[in-house]
Amino acid sequence: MTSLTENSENQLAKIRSKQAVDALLIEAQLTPKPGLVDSLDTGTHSDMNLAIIERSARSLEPAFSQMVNVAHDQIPSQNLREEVARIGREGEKKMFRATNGVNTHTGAIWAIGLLTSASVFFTPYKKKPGDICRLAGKLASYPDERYTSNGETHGDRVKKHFQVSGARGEAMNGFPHVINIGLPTLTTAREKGYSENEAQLHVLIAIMAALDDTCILYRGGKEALQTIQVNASKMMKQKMVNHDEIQRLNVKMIELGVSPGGSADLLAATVFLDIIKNQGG
Ligand SMILES: CC(C)(COP(=O)(O)OP(=O)(O)OC[C@H]1O[C@@H](n2cnc3c(N)ncnc32)[C@H](O[C@H]2O[C@H](COP(=O)(O)OP(=O)(O)OP(=O)(O)O)[C@@H](O)[C@H]2O)[C@@H]1O)[C@@H](O)C(=O)NCCC(=O)NCCS
Ligand SMILES: Nc1ncnc2[nH]cnc12
Repeated sequence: MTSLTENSENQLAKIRSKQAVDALLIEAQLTPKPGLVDSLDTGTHSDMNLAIIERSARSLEPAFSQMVNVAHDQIPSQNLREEVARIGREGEKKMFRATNGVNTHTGAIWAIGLLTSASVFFTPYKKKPGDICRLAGKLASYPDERYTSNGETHGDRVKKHFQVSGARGEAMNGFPHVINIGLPTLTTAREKGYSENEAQLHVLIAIMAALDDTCILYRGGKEALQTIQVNASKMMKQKMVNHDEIQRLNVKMIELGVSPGGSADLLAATVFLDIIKNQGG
């Protein structure tokens, strides 16, 4: 027989993992996005479409659910870091099975996975987005010696060459682009009366203007990253994100062969924390 506590833990795992998948689906379906897959086109990507990304997102629900179960009422520790890394790697395998080998969500499994676990850690106070990000950063800061892959990642190569901190640094520093850019941009856009779609587009463009996205650096180098950041910054200076300009940036990104995969993940992370804040669980 399952106890009352077990029942409420299972319930929390169900709620939180659904919220995580919902955040990934909201990011994927947001349209129009420059360089990324959306409901109008596949941006720079020739190997994926919206249906593949949606399948990938849904395949991750069990991994997020396990990340809640192992972390519930725990505090960040080396043991927990290794447990979460094991579940994350299993999640990556499931993602690759769901997409026939296309990398849709490696970065998102990392960011949303850490945030999922951190959102259920034990604390004597009710957690706010800033607390969740700080706790996730603490967990990310433990070394992942047991499950780390041997090969050099694209991120590793880019980080060495361009001296940027990448997905790992973003997490270890407590997700500064989510806390200082994503969430405040979402709040301001809502206060100005923009629709949810427009507000989320503002978040994506604001993150793109500031993030050293290793996906862009790997494919296009520093020049491409600067071009994207300058274009995105110009858009943010206007009253409203303009769809024609997004389409022009989409064309430019296709020409350059680059896509802001890291910014997409951090938009999903922003949406995830906003859902937790509004729906609880
Ligand atoms: C810590 C890891 C994320 C590994 O990170 P690392 O930087 O070493 O390696 P990459 O494999 O390059 O992955 C980084 C992914 O993170 C996203 N990203 C990029 N820049 C940033 C940034 N500044 N801040 C935050 N996040 C960032 C991005 O993910 C998205 O893009 C992916 C698609 O990339 P793309 O280049 O199009 O596709 P590829 O097939 O790889 O290359 P091409 O040949 O097509 O060019 C997609 O996945 C998006 O999500 C980067 O790709 C992590 O993997 C790790 O160590 N995990 C271990 C498991 C673990 O510990 N889990 C515990 C927590 S759950
Ligand atoms: N919408 C999207 N298009 C392409 N790559 C992505 N990685 C995460 N979300 C993505």
